[in-house]
Amino acid sequence: MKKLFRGRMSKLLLLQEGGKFSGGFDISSFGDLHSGKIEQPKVGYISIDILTELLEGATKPSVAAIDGLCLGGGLEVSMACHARISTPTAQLGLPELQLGIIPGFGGTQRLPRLVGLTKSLEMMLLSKPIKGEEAHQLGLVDSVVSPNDLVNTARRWALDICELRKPWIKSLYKTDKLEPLGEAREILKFARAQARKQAANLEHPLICIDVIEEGIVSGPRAGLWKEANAFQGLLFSDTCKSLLHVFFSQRATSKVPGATDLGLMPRKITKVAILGGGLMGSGIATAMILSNYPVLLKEVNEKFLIAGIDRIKANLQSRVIKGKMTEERYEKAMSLLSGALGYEKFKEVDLVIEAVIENVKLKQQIFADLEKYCPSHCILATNTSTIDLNLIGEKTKSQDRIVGAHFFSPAHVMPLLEIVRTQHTSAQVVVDLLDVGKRIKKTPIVVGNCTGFAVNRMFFPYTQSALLFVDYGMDVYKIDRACTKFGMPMGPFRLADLVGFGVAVATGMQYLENFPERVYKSMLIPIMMEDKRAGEASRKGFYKYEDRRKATPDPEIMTYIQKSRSMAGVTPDAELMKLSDKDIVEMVFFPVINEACRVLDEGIAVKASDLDIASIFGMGFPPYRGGVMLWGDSIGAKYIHGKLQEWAKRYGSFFEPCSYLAERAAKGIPLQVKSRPGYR
Ligand SMILES: C[C@@H](O)CC(=O)SCCNC(=O)CCNC(=O)[C@H](O)C(C)(C)COP(=O)(O)OP(=O)(O)OC[C@H]1O[C@@H](n2cnc3c(N)ncnc32)[C@H](O)[C@@H]1OP(=O)(O)O
Repeated sequence: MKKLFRGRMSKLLLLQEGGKFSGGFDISSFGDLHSGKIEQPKVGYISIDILTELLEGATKPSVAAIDGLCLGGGLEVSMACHARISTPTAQLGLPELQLGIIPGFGGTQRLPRLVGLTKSLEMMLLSKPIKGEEAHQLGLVDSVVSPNDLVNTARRWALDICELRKPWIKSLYKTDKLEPLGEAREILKFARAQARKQAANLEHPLICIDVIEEGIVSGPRAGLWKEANAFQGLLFSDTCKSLLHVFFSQRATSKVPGATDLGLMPRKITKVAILGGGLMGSGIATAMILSNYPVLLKEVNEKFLIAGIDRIKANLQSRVIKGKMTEERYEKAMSLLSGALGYEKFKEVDLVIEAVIENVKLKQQIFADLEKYCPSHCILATNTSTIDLNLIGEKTKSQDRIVGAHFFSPAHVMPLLEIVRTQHTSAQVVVDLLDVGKRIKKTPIVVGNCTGFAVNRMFFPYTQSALLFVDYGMDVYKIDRACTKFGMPMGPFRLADLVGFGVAVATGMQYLENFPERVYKSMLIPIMMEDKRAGEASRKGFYKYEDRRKATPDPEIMTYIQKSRSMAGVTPDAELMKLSDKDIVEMVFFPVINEACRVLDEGIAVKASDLDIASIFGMGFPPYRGGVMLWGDSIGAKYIHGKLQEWAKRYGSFFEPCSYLAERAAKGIPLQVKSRPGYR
């Protein structure tokens, strides 16, 4: 920076290295701030704040040459330069709100002055980057050139500023892009209303809007000061700590002891076969062809095959209608799909994913056939959600290449992929499937082989505890409302309607068989099924569905609830009627945390943070709470253990705390563990 003031220097260029200008400030340092390892700097004393001020106020012009990613601090420093030159495909954005903070280093003040208030609010509140082309149209960058011309153009631009052929612009003081005050206030009012609607539990979007408004109403320097203070406060918020935990935990799921630490390279998967074109199989096939994998879809007859292909077409067409895909890209994706009624073409495939009905004998026969018709290196994966993989592979000698690839419905949309390894699955197969998971843009977690694996097993108590409390007198809709207010996409009863009562009963049977001591045997769903109430698909479940998917509470369910209560032989507990939403959330989620502890203790999951990611990406647990285990730690093992013990005494062994939780409660140590020895 000293050179900025030396006579010899005429201009300053900011350049990128290796195609990534900047992913922003090093957020791993935030953890050091949270832990106190680094002392919190005073507001305005952060060197980068000073840098942006020095850059913009320098007596020499600075020009940013941008290619690749230009995010967060990278864009903030670029906006403090006197001009920006970009390539057409560069990505420019301020994604800080995804981390529970707001843009710093003047980002909240300069972006509105370069692109206008409306566009800057969209970019910051949605953490949505724009490409170089659009940035040029908006005025965020001054010119767009090819990568080969980038540095020379930036160099010439700086020279032109020096020689007064180009304007010397300090974006902090620009006003031409800002809307008139009255209009700006309306825009900000609308942005606040949207932020409250879309993220009712989050404060930082509203704080971001306040900071932007301060700069518009009181001037950019006042805005800078408000931004610096707000940033520091948010940096130490629980939301920021949770979202940072999620950011790094999501990336850590692909680090699997005993698999990715052996120096194995993923093998190339050139052709994938999917068995079964139903809801899951067609979704998986869609995900694969969207990531340019050629897919062979096998069904048992022409009718089912055509139905499966039509489902894939519908999945892709819906993306075209939403503008997420061009017709041309649709045609290319469909060209990757071929059908089969037999195994003749299976000798060319490298990965098979079986997605047929949950029938053990059928799956066993399929895997015996696959062993016969597929090449010996071919990965034999099953999308089963509950059946033991060792049972599925019982009729084969290929246990080393049998693995679970458990997708979540809809498979081409839901981000999580559970990779289930048995004690026989080879590390190479795990490495291969992790690579496929990354290529199809899934977040993979590697888990051990048990009923329900990790996600379904952790969340089985979500519905179980809710059903128990309804038998003891609680209101179905009050429980659902408390869970959605907590941040879940839907409560346990709306979820049961969506999944369908048939699946709920089948899953319940699996758990009863494997974990009899902790299944609450509610009769409510079976009673409702007798009356053809089977959930959303039958237009009646815990809710009624008169117009399309709108769920409306249905008073008729009281009849079934009373019958269920009398069959359970329980009388309503007056205490439960007085419960607050917080109490309800605890009674529904503490059993989930208890089961997550068991999943961890049995080595089904390698680390607690994997279960946090599984809960968020598999069940929609609110990311700003960090996931079930981090949230549990924010409450404390001792409190959770005490409540579970209290409920176990009143309502039965379903709530009995596990030994892992009891140990942590007794010793006062957190639920999070760094890693555990291998898999079961
Ligand atoms: C005052 C504030 O305004 C200043 C700031 O800038 S706050 C930070 C703002 N920046 C962001 O929020 C960007 C966060 N990163 C991302 O969104 C993505 O990583 C990416 C789009 C930059 C790149 O995505 P991708 O190509 O998919 O690569 P990964 O996400 O897997 O990341 C690769 C490794 O880099 C690590 N990493 C990424 N960004 C940061 C960062 N800002 N600080 C520290 N480390 C970062 C990431 O953890 C990966 O590490 P690994 O060890 O390889 O897993």
